[in-house]
Amino acid sequence: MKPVWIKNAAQLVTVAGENGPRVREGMSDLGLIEDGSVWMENGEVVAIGTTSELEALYGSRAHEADIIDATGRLVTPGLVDPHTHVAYGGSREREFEMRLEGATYMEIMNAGGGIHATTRMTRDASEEELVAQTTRRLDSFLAHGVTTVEGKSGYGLDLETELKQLRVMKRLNDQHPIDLVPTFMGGHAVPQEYKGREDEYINVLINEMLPKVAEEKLAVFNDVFCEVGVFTPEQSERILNAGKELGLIPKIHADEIESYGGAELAAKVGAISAEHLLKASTEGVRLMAEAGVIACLLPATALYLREEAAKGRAMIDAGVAVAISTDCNPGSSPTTSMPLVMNLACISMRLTPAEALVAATMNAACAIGMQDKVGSLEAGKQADVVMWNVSNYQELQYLFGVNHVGSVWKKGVQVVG
Ligand SMILES: N=CN[C@@H](CCC(=O)O)C(=O)O
Ligand SMILES: [Zn+2]
Repeated sequence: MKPVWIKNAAQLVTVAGENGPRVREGMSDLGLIEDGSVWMENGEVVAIGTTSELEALYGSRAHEADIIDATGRLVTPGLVDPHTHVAYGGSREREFEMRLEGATYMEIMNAGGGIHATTRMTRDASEEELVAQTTRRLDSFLAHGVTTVEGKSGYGLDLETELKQLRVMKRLNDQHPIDLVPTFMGGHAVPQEYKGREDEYINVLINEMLPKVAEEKLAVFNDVFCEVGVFTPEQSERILNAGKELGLIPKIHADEIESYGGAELAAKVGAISAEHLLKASTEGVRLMAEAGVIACLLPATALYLREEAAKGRAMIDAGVAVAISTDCNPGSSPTTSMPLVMNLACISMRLTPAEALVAATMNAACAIGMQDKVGSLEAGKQADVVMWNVSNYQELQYLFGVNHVGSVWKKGVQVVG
């Protein structure tokens, strides 16, 4: 594989430095280099600096490399999406219309739609069909500058289909350029066949699903939808602790629709991240900051459900490390656009353009335990790089709703542009 030398970038955002969750002012530290240059080789970043610094180091090997002239362009790490439900069957556009006509998200779900509708379509889909549908979504992620994606099961809600979703993600992690990091989410909903027998379902999840998932090493994380009418904080805690005993790291969909003690529970069980948090209490946010739980905020979901976004600004000011994500799923956020999510993080949660970029790179990588490989451009990390058709990071957030991706490299191989 030929080395790649990107040179003359108007701005090179490295996000280099502290290789852990960034908080407060750390969320504004972009490690910015003007007239920047990156040398990548064997899938890794080998050197970063100004173009003249890299000329001095690598000028004599220039003839070996693919040289990319980034004059007038912004170059950043590949974006990381730390929360998706990407491996699902079918679609739910009729529910979109129903919500515009006045139905709420939970009303639709309680009537057998929502997660239950996608569960039926995912159960019905063959593994090959799921691979094909998920591949299209991953291709779209890549086209939007996203090179690492977390993906949850949770549209099976029975052992066979949960395993099918996780195996599809495992296959795609091997086949597709994107790194796909798997999460088990048998705790996404109580399946309809267990209505009124919630604790029986939880027993199946704990005694049959989790052990099998752990035995086959099909997931890194264990997530649960802690919400009024779905799983109580007590049930969620049982599910998360059972996963922990098997080595699965807790994550939690918390305080999305109602304030329900989800942020507090995230701190109590030592979750790596808590998701949504639209209605998180001030005390819950304080406890998350204290326990080092990353807030994974999903402003596209809030917009799509026409809800007020999470209080991202206040969370950063309270010392919480904030990450952002598409929440790509067929109901509340059918998008693969992390650039749009960065725009919305600024517009609806008052993150600064720099904070939104750190939330979509380093902090997102930390939310899925991938910070040793991705999330910043530093020697020894994966050569996951995006060259944008804008000249600075503020412009990237300012020109909103547009895909500014020019080229993308994954592990040093050009995959877009
Ligand atoms: N809120 C729960 N789960 C997903 C939505 C799932 C669906 O509607 O299919 C979310 O994170 O938004
Ligand atoms: Zn989700």
